[in-house]
Amino acid sequence: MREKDLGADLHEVLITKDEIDSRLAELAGEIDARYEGQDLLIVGVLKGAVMVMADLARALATPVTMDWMAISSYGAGTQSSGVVRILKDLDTDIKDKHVLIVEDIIDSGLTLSWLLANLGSREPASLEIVTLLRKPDAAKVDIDVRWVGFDIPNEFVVGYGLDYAEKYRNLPFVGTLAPHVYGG
Ligand SMILES: O=P(O)(O)OC[C@H]1O[C@H](OP(=O)(O)OP(=O)(O)O)[C@H](O)[C@@H]1O
Ligand code: HPA
Ligand SMILES: [Mg+2]
Repeated sequence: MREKDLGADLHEVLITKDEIDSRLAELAGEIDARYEGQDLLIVGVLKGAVMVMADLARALATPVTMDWMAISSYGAGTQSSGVVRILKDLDTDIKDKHVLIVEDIIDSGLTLSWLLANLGSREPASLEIVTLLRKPDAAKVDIDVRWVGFDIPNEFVVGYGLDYAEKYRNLPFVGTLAPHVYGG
C-alpha cells in the first residue's frame, strides 16, 4: 500500500520510509559498537516488530541469532489492556547470552516492563531494548531504553509493523489514521 492508496483512512505521514531507513542505520552503528566481539541474540516482539527486526538485522554488521516472542496486550482496540499474554515463547535458552529486545513502539510501557521482568528472570548476560518509536507522554511506567528511533506525540499510529485491528502493518511509513477509521 502506498500513500496515495490510503485514501481517506490516513490523516498524515509522521515518519517517512527514508527517515526510518536512515535512523535504523544510525542505531545499527551504535548497536554494532556496543556488541563488538560478542554473540548477540535479537528478540523480536511479534507482530509489530517484524519490520524493524527485518530491517535493523540487515543493517547490523554484528553477527546475530534471531528469536521471537509473541505477546499481546492491545487486542483490537487502541488502548493497552495492561494484561499481557504470551502467545509464543522463545525457542532459545537465554541464560548468559547478550539479549537485545527489538520493539516497534513503547506506548504505556506496560508490555516492555512485563517483558523485561520476564526475560530478566532468565538470567541473560545483558538485556537491552531498541525501539523504533516511543510516546513519552503516554508512559505509565518508566522503562530504561538504550536505543530509541523517534519520540512521537501521544497519538495512535499505524504502519511499518503497527496495526489498527490488524490492518496497515504493511505501510512502509508511520502515519496517523483519520478519526473516522476508529469511530472518532
Ligand atoms: O507500551 P505498550 O502500551 O504496552 O504498547 C506497546 C506494545 O503494543 C503493541 O503490541 P500489541 O500488543 O498490540 O501486539 P502486536 O505487536 O501483535 O500488534 C506494540 O507492538 C508493542 O508491543
Ligand atoms: O500507537 C499505536 N499504534 C499501533 N499499535 C500500538 N500499540 C501501542 N501503541 C500503538
Ligand atoms: Mg498492535
